[in-house]
Order: sequence, then structure tokens, then C-alpha cells
Amino acid sequence: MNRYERIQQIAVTAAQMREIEGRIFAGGMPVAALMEKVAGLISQRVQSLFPLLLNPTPSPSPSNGEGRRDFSEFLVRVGVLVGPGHNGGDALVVARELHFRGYQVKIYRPFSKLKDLTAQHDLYAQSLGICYVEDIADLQDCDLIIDGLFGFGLEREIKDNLAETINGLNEWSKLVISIDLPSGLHTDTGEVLGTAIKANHTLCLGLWKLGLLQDQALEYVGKAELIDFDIPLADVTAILGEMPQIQRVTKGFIKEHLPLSRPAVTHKYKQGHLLLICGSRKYAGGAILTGLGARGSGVGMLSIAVPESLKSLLVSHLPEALIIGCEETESGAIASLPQAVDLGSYDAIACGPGITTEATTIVEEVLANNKPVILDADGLNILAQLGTISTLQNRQVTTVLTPHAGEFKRLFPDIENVQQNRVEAVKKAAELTGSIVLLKGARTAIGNASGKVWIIPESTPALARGGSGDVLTGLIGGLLAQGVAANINSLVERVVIAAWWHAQAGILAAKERTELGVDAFTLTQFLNPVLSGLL
Ligand SMILES: NC(=O)C1=CN([C@@H]2O[C@H](COP(=O)(O)OP(=O)(O)OC[C@H]3O[C@@H](n4cnc5c(N)ncnc54)[C@H](OP(=O)(O)O)[C@@H]3O)[C@@H](O)[C@H]2O)[C@@H](O)CC1
Ligand SMILES: Nc1ncnc2c1ncn2[C@@H]1O[C@H](COP(=O)(O)OP(=O)(O)O)[C@@H](O)[C@H]1O
Ligand SMILES: [K+]
Repeated sequence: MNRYERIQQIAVTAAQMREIEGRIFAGGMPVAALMEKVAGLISQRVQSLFPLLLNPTPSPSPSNGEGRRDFSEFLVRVGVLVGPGHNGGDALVVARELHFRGYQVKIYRPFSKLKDLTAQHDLYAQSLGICYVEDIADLQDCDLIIDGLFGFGLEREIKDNLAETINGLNEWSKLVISIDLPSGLHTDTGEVLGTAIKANHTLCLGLWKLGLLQDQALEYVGKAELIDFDIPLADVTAILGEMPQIQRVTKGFIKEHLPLSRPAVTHKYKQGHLLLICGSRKYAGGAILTGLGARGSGVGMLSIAVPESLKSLLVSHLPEALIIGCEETESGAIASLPQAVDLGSYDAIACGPGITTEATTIVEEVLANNKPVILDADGLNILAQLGTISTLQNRQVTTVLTPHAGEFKRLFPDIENVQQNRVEAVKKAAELTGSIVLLKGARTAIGNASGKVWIIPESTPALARGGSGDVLTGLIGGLLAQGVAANINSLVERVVIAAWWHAQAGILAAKERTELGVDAFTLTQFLNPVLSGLL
């Protein structure tokens, strides 16, 4: 795996970042040299995002003799917010470089006490005659704001005047680039500490900060990218280990696993047999969508157990599947599985979408069986009623739970503040149950029993739409069944792939059909194009 891939798969806490930097400095890299290097890269990126010469026929006047070019006709006015720590130091170096390149720079530094290195850069910026403003309102005519107030050193709430300043600035709706992370966000959880800058772009430095991958941060982060400043991988490994506990899922990771290669000589039952148990008279569509998600996975054989009255509907939508009609309750939920159904004969079973909470005995039966199981939707609500931890503790085979935050709270009432730290919540839930837990959201997180967490770093709000979760359940089921049939030991990667694939299908569909054009059925039609795009 090349450096780019390795680096993109890592996400760190503030404490880990500090330890890694500590090793770099202990190795001999001067702090000031590193700041110069990092800020130089930020400044270059800002210049490429917002080039000075947007005018097609520029006629710059000659250099003003101080090494600073004078393009007064085509100025980009940049306001730079400078904090007391090294984030502020970075910002000052960026301010200086942009000043030399001909940008019209104004600095707002609402602190008198600065860290030494930051103070030195501050002195130099003053000596160059860069404009300092006392009042944030003086930045209102800027085209662009660079936020260097706080980085991973922020630990306390932002209050009083500074909070008011940030709130006011957020209302201007200016273009904002945040250095490392939007000032005000907690580096690990993405929680807003008092208040935070709303950025359009975040240039994250060196390694992805975990907080940028948490749902609650997204409103503030804008478009995020990593500025790689050559942190030696040996230093990263020394702190995080060869197999970091938290992994940001990249295309490279997926490419290692997809497409699932098939042997030349095989047959349908060797390519995974998935049983879906889903649907009710009330929720018939969920069964179809789950089936279509499973179809997208390429699973060898698909059986779908639905209430008898839904049988012909399912056949018409999924002619390739074996539809099993089940005896139903008065209200049209599955009452029992036909005796002929041997749960032990399937490679995996996915149960839940649309079954209603009447189907308790079905869930009990499925969990009592010795096959990998995915529970979703009402399958999860029934599990919560049965007692999540006590029910799952004795299961010897893989169980995958796919809750959204609401279902998660019902399943794990003792895990507090789920949305405040989704990564920690999913880790705890997986450890407590010995299951694979996939917490749905804008940044879906997947945890396993050994404390590892995978985060899907890209998705689209186009997926926030009824039925898209059903598609995911089918897709996970199909990949799991194929994994079991292929005797693969670790199934969590299959769940991770399904979540990535599902998100990418949403992104691709939204690109072609807009964010409003991605209904769950349309989503299923973009599963295969994602796969072919990978090849
Ligand atoms: N080391 C390097 O060379 C490299 C560092 N890099 C850069 O350094 C950044 C980390 O720098 P950092 O550790 O100095 O912390 P930073 O986020 O700037 O702020 C801490 C300061 O804020 C203060 N403070 C905290 N809370 C506050 C509040 N509520 N209200 C007011 N003040 C508050 C706190 O004061 P104190 O708590 O000590 O009183 C402290 O002085 C990192 O994000 C990256 O940009 C990269 O370029 C790579 C190379
Ligand atoms: N804002 C969002 N950004 C990205 N993905 C989202 C967002 N909101 C929801 N999703 C995804 O959409 C799916 C919704 O699933 P779920 O809540 O189970 O819906 P349903 O039960 O209606 O199918 C999940 O995969 C979730 O991760
Ligand atoms: K910042």
C-alpha cells in the first residue's frame, strides 16, 4: 500500500497527534521548520483554490521592489484570524506568504498572549507592515477568511467576546478556510465547544482528526481535505500500531476486496445463499427494496420469506428469487416460518425490514440458529424488547446490528450521548454484545467486538430518505452470504464494504439525478455502476 493510501486510512485524536508530533520533534525536526513547511503547503493550497489572477487578461504592474508583486487590479482580499497557539502561528505564516504573493491581507488577532513561536511570526508580520485590524467588522470587505484561531489544542469552551465574534462572522456567509479544523470543534468528537467557525473548506494537517468524521461536526467542516506534510509512517505506527483501532475507509481498502472474485467452476449455492425475512401487509415495499439491495450484491441464491399475501408482489419484482410465503397474523405480519424452512441451510439471514414488532418469535428463532444474522429495523426493536445484551451474549456466530441513532438508543439505553461521540458509542456497543454494530448516519461507523471502528468518510444527504436503509440491509446480507460461502473468517470487512458501496451509490445517483432524485429504488440501480466504476 502506498503512502497516500496509508495516510488516508488513519484518523487520530488530539492526544495521538500530539504524541506523533512529539516523536517528530524528538527526532530532530525543529518546531519552527515544521510550522514553516506546513503553513507553506497551506498557503499554496489557498492560492490554488483562490488564485489571484482570475481575470483572463491580467496586466500586472511590475514588482514593487520588495519582492511583493503588485496586482492591484485583481486583488483577493484575505482576512486572517490568528489564535494564541500554533494554529495561530500557521495562520501568520500563511498571512505572510499570501502578502508576498500579492494578496491584500488583514490580520485579526484577538489575543495579547501568544505562544513564543506564534509571537515571533506576529512580530515579523507587523514589521512587514501587514495590516492589523482591531475590530472584526473591518474584515467584512474581505473575499476570503482564513481561520487560524484554534486547532487541536482547543480544550475549553469558547466564551464571551470571542464567541460573539465567531457567531457574528458566521452570519456574514463569507468563504472561510479553516486551518486543521474549524475553530471551536473538539478534535476527537467534533462537538462544538461553545461556538465554532462554519467553514467552507477545512485543510486538515498531516493526519485526519477524528472529530472531522463525526456527524455533529459536518455542518462546520465544509469540504475537507488532507494536507500531507510527510509525517514519517514509522512515527504513526509507533503510536497507533500496525493496525490502527480506528480506520477511515478508502477506495483502496475497498479495491482490495471488490469485485468478489468467483472461481471458474462454481454453482449458485457456492456463491452464497441468503435468506431475507422481511415485509408485512403494512410494509410491503421494504421487502422489495431489501431484495433489490441483495440482488446488487451478486449473491448466488436469494430466498425471501414474506407474509403469504405478499408473495406474488415479490415474485413480480424479483423473479430470480425464491419467494417463501409465510403464515400471517391478522394484521398481516409474518406469524411463523413454514416448517420446511431450515434456517441452518442458509449462509446468512437478514431479518427485520418491515416485519413489524409482532414478529417476535421469528427474531427469537433466527437468533437461536447458528448462522450469521443481520438484524435491522423492527428486528432491532424486537431485540431491544428481548434485551439486547442478554440475548446476544451467548451467540457464537456473527450478528450484525444496523441501527440508526434512534434504534441504537433503544438497543443500548445505557450508552449515553450517542450523537456526541458516535465512534465511541459504536465501539462500546460492539464490545458489549460481541456483535458487529453499524451505526447509520451521515458518517456511518462500524464497530466490532475487538474494539476496532471503521468510518465511511463520504456520503450524501440524498440517502436520508425512507427505504435507503432497507437497501443497505440486503446488500450487507448478500455480501455476508458470499463471504460465508467462501469460508472467509472475518466478516466485518464485508459489512464495511457494503456501507461504503451504499454511500457511493448514493453519491453517484445524486450526481446524475440531483440530491432529490435518489429514491431508494433508484439507489439500487446505482449499485452496479459503482462496482463497474471501480474496475
Ligand atoms: N506543533 C507544530 O509545530 C505543529 C502544529 N501545527 C499546528 O498547531 C496546532 C496546534 O497548536 P497548539 O497545540 O498550540 O494549539 P492551538 O489549537 O493553536 O490552540 C491552543 C491555544 O489556545 C488557547 N486556548 C484554548 N482554548 C481556549 C479558549 N476557549 N479561549 C481562549 N484560548 C484558548 C490555549 O491557551 P491555554 O489553554 O494554554 O491557556 C493555547 O494557547 C495544530 O492544530 C496545527 O494548526 C501543525 O502546523 C503541525 C506542526
Ligand atoms: N445525512 C445523511 N448523509 C448520508 N447518509 C445518510 C444521511 N442520513 C441517512 N443516511 C443513510 O441513509 C440510510 C437510512 O437508513 P434508515 O434510517 O434505516 O432508513 P429506512 O429505514 O427508511 O430504510 C442509512 O444508510 C444512513 O446512513
Ligand atoms: K482553525
